[in-house]
Amino acid sequence: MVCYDVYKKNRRSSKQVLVEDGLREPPSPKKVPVIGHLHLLGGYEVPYQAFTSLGKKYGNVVRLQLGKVRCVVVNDQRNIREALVTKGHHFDSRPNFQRYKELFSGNKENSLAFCDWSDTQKTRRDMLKAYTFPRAFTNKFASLETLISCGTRSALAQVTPGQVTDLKPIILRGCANIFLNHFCSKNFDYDDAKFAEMVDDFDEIFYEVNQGYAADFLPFLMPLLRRNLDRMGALTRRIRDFVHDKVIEDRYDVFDVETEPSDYVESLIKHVKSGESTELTWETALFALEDIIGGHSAVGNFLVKVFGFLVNLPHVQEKMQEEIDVVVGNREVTIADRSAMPYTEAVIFEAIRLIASPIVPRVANQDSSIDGYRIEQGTVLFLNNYELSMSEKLWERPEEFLPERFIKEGRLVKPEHFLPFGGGRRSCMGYKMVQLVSFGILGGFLQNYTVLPAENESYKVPIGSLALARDTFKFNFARR
Ligand code: HEM
Repeated sequence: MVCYDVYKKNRRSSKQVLVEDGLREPPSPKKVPVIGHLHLLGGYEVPYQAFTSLGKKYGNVVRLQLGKVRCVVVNDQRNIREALVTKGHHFDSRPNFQRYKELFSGNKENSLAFCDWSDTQKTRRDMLKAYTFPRAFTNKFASLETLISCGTRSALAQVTPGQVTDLKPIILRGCANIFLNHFCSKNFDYDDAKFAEMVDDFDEIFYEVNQGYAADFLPFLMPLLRRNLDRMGALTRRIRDFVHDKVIEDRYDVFDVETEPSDYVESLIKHVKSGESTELTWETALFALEDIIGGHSAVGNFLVKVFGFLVNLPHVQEKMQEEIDVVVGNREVTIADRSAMPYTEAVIFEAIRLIASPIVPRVANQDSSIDGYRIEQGTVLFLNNYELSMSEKLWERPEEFLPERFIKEGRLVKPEHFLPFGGGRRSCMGYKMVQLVSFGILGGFLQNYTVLPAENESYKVPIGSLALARDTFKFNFARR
């Protein structure tokens, strides 16, 4: 009987895999009309948990039809690496969701994160590297170190100890000034109304791009998002006005192409004015600039979530403070202290792990395969890094906040299966900024304050996305 069952199973799977080129078809659950498999993603705290369940049932590569969109879910570190790295050049496009198009003036190619791979994207990434990955002991690194210390100092000055503090606007404005100084040599007062409005606008857009909507897969639902999208359109236009009036001003006209650029704005201007490449127009360059300024929302939202974890973890705060006291003492924490403060660094990794923000979906730009399964050109790939961050097979007590898991023999260690920033040619351009800015701000806050709960506030940190709602956690800060 057992033998017959095995025989039946093998026959079924060999029938399923027979295709001309020897590649197997990925297994797929039964689908329903119109929505396909969309219903299978409901009922989970994070949609990526559904991918883990599907993986357990059907295997590491599962084909799904989500409304009109052909998709594949990829589970397991080896297969995810195959998609990101070994065959990264087969899977370097992004989905063609109508929403992305509308958020970027009718053309998703204007976006750094949602465009397909192209020479323009390569140019944009190459130009950015010097600013987002400044090397230690260079002038850019030294200047960023000063900016992060200044930004942290001004954020700290906004906190009144013993009073309930709405931290999000404080942190967001602090991060925005660090970014605007670093990339554009601009600084704004915390109370500058136009600056505050720009920060809020970016935050609202950040929240929006981090949402998943059924309309991405069922375009006939788009009218339901119309009001929302019109609002986003208005916000992006207002940001563009801010960038023109307050950030660029007359710099495009006055910049002399014979001189060395002093910041990212001038690098872009030089590139466009000198005609180094025809593919990057000034219009495209402005979108790239806005995208990168908008990176401050990612760091700011992330940091508020870190405080949301820490407020319930007094022992973690104590360990961070102990480390700060031993390594830094009474002087200011700076990003140069990172190498001597693995615990604080590990807190940042642990928060990133638990938040489990997904890898931005990829799209196959050609027929290809993963783990011997056929992937057709145009298929959207969901790379399940939630599983890589939360699997019991990969982590001990994965649900718990345990920064120590990232420390071996007193040094910070990043396990190979930890891929919160994706990988390959479309990997995150901002991860170093995340690590540096978060370290500086967290270090500065914990050096000066202990984070305490505000009355009647509950602190369940939402996972599966970096974004937090606008009105979010309030805290009490007690002076140390
Ligand atoms: C904790 C915060 C952040 C997390 C978890 C995160 C994570 C990610 C992930 C998973 C991707 C997709 C990678 C892939 O497809 O392989 C990505 C792309 C990207 N990230 Fe981040 N990111 C963060 C913050 C930032 C910041 C602060 C910036 C800007 C300074 C930034 C800029 C970008 C850009 C430009 C891309 C698109 C790259 C491309 O498609 O070529 N990110 N990020």
